[in-house]
Amino acid sequence: MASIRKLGIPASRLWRTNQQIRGLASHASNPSTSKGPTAIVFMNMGGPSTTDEVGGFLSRLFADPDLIPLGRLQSYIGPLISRRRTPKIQKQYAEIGGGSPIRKWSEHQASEMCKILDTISPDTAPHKPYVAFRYANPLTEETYNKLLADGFGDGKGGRAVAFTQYPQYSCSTTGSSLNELWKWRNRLDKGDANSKGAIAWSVIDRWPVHPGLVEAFAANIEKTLAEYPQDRRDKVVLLFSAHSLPMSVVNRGDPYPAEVAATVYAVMQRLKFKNPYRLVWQSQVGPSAWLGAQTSDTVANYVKKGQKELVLIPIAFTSDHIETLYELDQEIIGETGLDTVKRVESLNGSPIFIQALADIVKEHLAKNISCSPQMMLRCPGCVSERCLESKKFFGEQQASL
Ligand SMILES: C=CC1=C(C)c2cc3[nH]c(cc4nc(cc5[nH]c(cc1n2)c(C)c5CCC(=O)O)C(CCC(=O)O)=C4C)c(C)c3C=C
Ligand code: FES
Ligand SMILES: [Fe+2]
Repeated sequence: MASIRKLGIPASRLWRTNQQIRGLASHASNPSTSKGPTAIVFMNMGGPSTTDEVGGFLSRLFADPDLIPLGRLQSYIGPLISRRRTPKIQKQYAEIGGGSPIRKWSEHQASEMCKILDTISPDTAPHKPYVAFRYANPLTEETYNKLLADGFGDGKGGRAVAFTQYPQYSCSTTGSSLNELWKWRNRLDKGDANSKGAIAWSVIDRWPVHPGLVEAFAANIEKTLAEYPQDRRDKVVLLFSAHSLPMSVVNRGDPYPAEVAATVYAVMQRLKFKNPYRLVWQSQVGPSAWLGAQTSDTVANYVKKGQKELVLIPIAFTSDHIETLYELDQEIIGETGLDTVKRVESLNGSPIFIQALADIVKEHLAKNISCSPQMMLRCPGCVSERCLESKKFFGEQQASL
């Protein structure tokens, strides 16, 4: 080690070189120039894969102060509400085939994306896919342990990208996932004896108007519009539907509503504004005020007014989940009884989308930044120490990249 120090070569750099020799021999890129391996960690809320996992999923969700702040009573009220909601939500998951497909889709998207990245970004190859969920398996703690077991961090350094799978940033979604990642980094990844050699993290914190994302949405919308007779096609109303936010979160200054609107506008630009459209909000929970208009009311009102050709587009989530398969398909669309009310397929395995994911990561790695400047600005109404500390942490990662 002393001779290494004399040479002025950081241990993390040497580890990378070892990894390159061991891991890249079969890779098409030139191993001697690669900065890899690079871990790409998909961050999302997750969902229960089976109905047995619903209880645990809800209990973690209602215990999350970044999503549902219940103050000092969180550890008491959270479990009560989640236990009460479990049978109802279990029934909904049973109706959509027994569980959420989010794990299957996330693992598929991440591994396919890494294959593309190995080709288009040889400098940072090999790219290793990981999934870290906030409320369901694989949880962030489990994934962090897997990263350590795979040779990242824990004194050995290495680079990982936390890639949020929410295209639009909300402190209740991406913010919560990052606070959780920062928590496990502090608990699990202490570096070497000199506190060096922990994973160097960077964050892809939002991508609401990435051209690849816009193209993937637009292509799916065009596919659904093609199902209508040609002379009716331009009369179809497009309803972009996103998960709503409590007004308390909106008024705190959360960036999500503006970023969802930006996605919608970019998609409409790509579609040349051929159809009338609205952005509407779904899935509100509990008695407080939430951002509207609500998707369910909107569909019912338009149908009542004679507008029976409607296409619903889930715009703030990239794979199927209970809110597309149950709430949109079975409740909202099902209740109209009309085959002229349709839903656009979720991005799921769309090759255009997976290519977009790879392009987003490639662009991020080439910029060599720790996160977007926007991520460092806290909400005007934020009083959370977690936000303060985790943003500081991710901002300071720049030095170790
Ligand atoms: C971008 C998407 C989402 C935002 C923003 C969001 C904010 C948000 N959600 C709750 C409360 C609940 N959400 C629940 C489920 C759920 N939420 C999203 C997405 C967003 N939530 C999804 C995709 C899902 C379903 C997961 C699946 O696998 O299908 C639930 C649990 C279900 C229920 O009990 O009804 C709750 C509760 C709040 C309070 C909030 C903003 C602060
Ligand atoms: S709540 Fe938005 S930064 Fe803390
Ligand atoms: Fe939610």
